[in-house]
Amino acid sequence: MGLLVEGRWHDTWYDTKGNEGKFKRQASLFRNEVSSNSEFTPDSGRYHLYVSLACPWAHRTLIMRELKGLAPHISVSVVNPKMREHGWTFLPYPGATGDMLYQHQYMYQLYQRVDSNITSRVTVPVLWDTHTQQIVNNESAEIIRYFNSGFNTVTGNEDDYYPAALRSEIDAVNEWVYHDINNGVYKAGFATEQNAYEEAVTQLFAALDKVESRLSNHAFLVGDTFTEADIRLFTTLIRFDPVYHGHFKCNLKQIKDYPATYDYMKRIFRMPGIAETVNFDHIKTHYYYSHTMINPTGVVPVGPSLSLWE
Ligand SMILES: N[C@@H](CCC(=O)N[C@@H](CS)C(=O)NCC(=O)O)C(=O)O
Repeated sequence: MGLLVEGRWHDTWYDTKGNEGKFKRQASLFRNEVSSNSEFTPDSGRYHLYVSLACPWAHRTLIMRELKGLAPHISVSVVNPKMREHGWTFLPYPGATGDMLYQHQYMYQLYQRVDSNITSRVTVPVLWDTHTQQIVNNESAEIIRYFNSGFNTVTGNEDDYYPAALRSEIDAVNEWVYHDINNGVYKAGFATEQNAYEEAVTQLFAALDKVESRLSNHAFLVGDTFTEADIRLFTTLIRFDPVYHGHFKCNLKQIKDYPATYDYMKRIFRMPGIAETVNFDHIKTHYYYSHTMINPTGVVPVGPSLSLWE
């Protein structure tokens, strides 16, 4: 785990000192839009997606790519789930692809390629433009919006996971789901002081209770329509029992203790194209092996049983 400072890689853990032991996520640096009015116009074969199958943020983009029929138009490189002193790497690992475009060894070399003096964390997902050879966007919340509607002229797929009529409700749900659940598990797991951890866990389970009561009355988060809000929640839920419950100490309950939420998670998992985007080996190996500050031995637990998915 590390970051680039003025173009040079430094192997350092997140700094929580001076912030009462709280983890604070940094804003993503590359925020360009893909649209016919932008420098980055929609096109088949022009863009490439760099992901980790372990990462819940990258997972959103893989799901949207599947649902919108973008797989033939946007190719993908998958990093090695083991992330230590060099950050994300392209070293061989089952299910990883290597860097399909440049054969880099390390993900940070891709960021250096854009700017040899860059100061940035080196995160996935990255949407890469092969024409201008630069990062278009590395913020998953934005990438999924461009995948949702920016490429309709290329794919002919008009399915809409952010429909105009539901936008304000989707935005409202995304807001608390992001702070209390998606990022909430990280706030609990990366906290370095007791109070910071307890605050995050309390907020997290209050939000999961809220999800459970919503899903007891409706099929999806925003009424009965499957939207991006569900995609964004799903990628955290699917990692919860295998990783966040143990590794991030989010252990008041498991998702399987929430009947409506558990049923909802399984329903989404079984939608066409979704199961293929879930790789439990990458998920468990990444978190337990990479976060040596939380799990110094790097030993990956055998359980829980995932027989449910077979
Ligand atoms: N805001 C970003 C966050 C992406 C992110 O934090 N990805 C993690 C993997 S789950 C990462 O690459 N972390 C490496 C680091 O922080 O150095 C997004 O949603 O796209």
